[in-house]
Amino acid sequence: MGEEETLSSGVAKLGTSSNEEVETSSGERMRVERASGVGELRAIKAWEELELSESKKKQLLQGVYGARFDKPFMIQEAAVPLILEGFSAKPRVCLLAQAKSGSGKTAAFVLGMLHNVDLKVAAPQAVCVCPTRELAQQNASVCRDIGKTLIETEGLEVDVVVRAGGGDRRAEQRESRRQTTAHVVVGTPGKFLEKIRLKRLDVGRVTTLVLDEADEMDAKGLRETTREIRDALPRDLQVLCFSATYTLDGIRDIEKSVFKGHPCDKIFVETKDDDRVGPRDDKVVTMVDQILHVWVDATQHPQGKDGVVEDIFDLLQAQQAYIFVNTRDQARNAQRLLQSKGFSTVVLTGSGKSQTDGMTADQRDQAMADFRDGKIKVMITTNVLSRGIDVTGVNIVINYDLPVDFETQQADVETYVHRVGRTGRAGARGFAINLINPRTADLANLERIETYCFGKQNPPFSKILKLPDATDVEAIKDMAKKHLLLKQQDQQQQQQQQQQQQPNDVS
Ligand SMILES: Nc1ncnc2c1ncn2[C@@H]1O[C@H](COP(=O)(O)OP(=O)(O)OP(=O)(O)O)[C@@H](O)[C@H]1O
Repeated sequence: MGEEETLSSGVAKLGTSSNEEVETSSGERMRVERASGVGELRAIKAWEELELSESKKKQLLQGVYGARFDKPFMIQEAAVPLILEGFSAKPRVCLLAQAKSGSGKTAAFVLGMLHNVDLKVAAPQAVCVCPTRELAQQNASVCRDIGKTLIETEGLEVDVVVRAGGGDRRAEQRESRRQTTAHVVVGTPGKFLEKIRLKRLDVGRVTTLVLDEADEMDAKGLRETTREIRDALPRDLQVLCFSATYTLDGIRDIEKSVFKGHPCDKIFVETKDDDRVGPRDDKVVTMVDQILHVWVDATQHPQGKDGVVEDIFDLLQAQQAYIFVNTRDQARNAQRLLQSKGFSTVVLTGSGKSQTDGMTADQRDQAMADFRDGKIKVMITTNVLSRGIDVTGVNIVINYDLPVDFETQQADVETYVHRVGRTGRAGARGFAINLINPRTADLANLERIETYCFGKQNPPFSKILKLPDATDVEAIKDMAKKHLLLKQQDQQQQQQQQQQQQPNDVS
């Protein structure tokens, strides 16, 4: 597709075949596979180009502009038109979309859900299932932001179904028994299923199901619950699956068990550096390219990993940072140690079966609020916050432990992609530091991560840079500062461009 065609036609015509590869002006590429038998493929360059229904057009446009989304991001350009068109097709067309972390997938499916619901029908019609309570709350908040005018003027209702706060059993039962009638319902799988079983969530009118972090929702642990929810919903359903990572087996599985034979469109967005768009070997992985990845041999530091973290703590709290560990105990230990040195951190881990095993819902909410407000700059967490969470001030991620599959102890490459994707969001720059113990399987795991994320490199680790020495604190700080300084230059450049454009706009 030529640039001229995009500019002259206004609406970019991506192609009419069932499998198109598209390169955009930003250098990213997108492969779109259309469901067979459907029409021309369209991508929008401005929100006004969306074919929104007259009854919601004004309110939804106010919603996106109110959220300060001046133009659609790339995944939104392609995904939103496909969702709108697929919803009105017969049978409904599902969508499986893959785009890098922080690229705006949430607004794409939120716009779809808000457009799809009929506000005259007082029953749940769009259901969004997310792997964690924090992500469900965040997605509900995006629904309320973009749906602000619809809420205020048309009576749109958005509800969240997650475990009750307070941690007591009565509150939990009250939450389960509460009747949910909102048009859009966002929540976690366990709570959804419980409400469906208790008939406190009438799913008979549901027409849209979103699986955010769809590969995780269909993975061991959540798969059975996800399928039970899907099976409880009406057959003619538009299912929208979004994630930065999939395996090819996972995609096949979703097509069979979640789309259940419905036609489906697929979008794969990759980064500038990749030599192929779409699945690589058995995985579909896409990596944010504004993140600088480094590793340091922590055994060289007399106090090991703790010593490295302690030495660079001022760098971490210069803006905001995550420290990822692999277990709840490690999270608590790391916090204890850092607090004993006078550093302020917050911990967020999963909830256990009892109150002593893990954090209560209230504690988790408080921890998340403190971090979002910027009151506390450093969050120590497990994989519970590895996916989807969007906190704009974060620009450093530390993998205190590399993510591993607990059964095989091999690198969990998808989780690496999601963890580091908590930074470098919406085009910003990020810095990821991996603390390595070369006497363990860490080096082999790092190589696996590198190979999957960046393709085969020679020599290895050329994309995940080795820092000179764990005791050379200044080298770490310098590298981070230089890289993150570029972020400010990017912003200044953008501001200058906007200022240059303004006089023309006025004229
Ligand atoms: N069109 C837009 N213009 C400006 N900012 C946007 C736009 N769309 C989304 N954003 C912002 O980009 C950031 C990342 O978006 P979002 O959280 O949807 O990413 P994501 O692709 O879902 O990431 P993840 O894979 O981590 O879940 C958010 O802060 C969001 O507000």
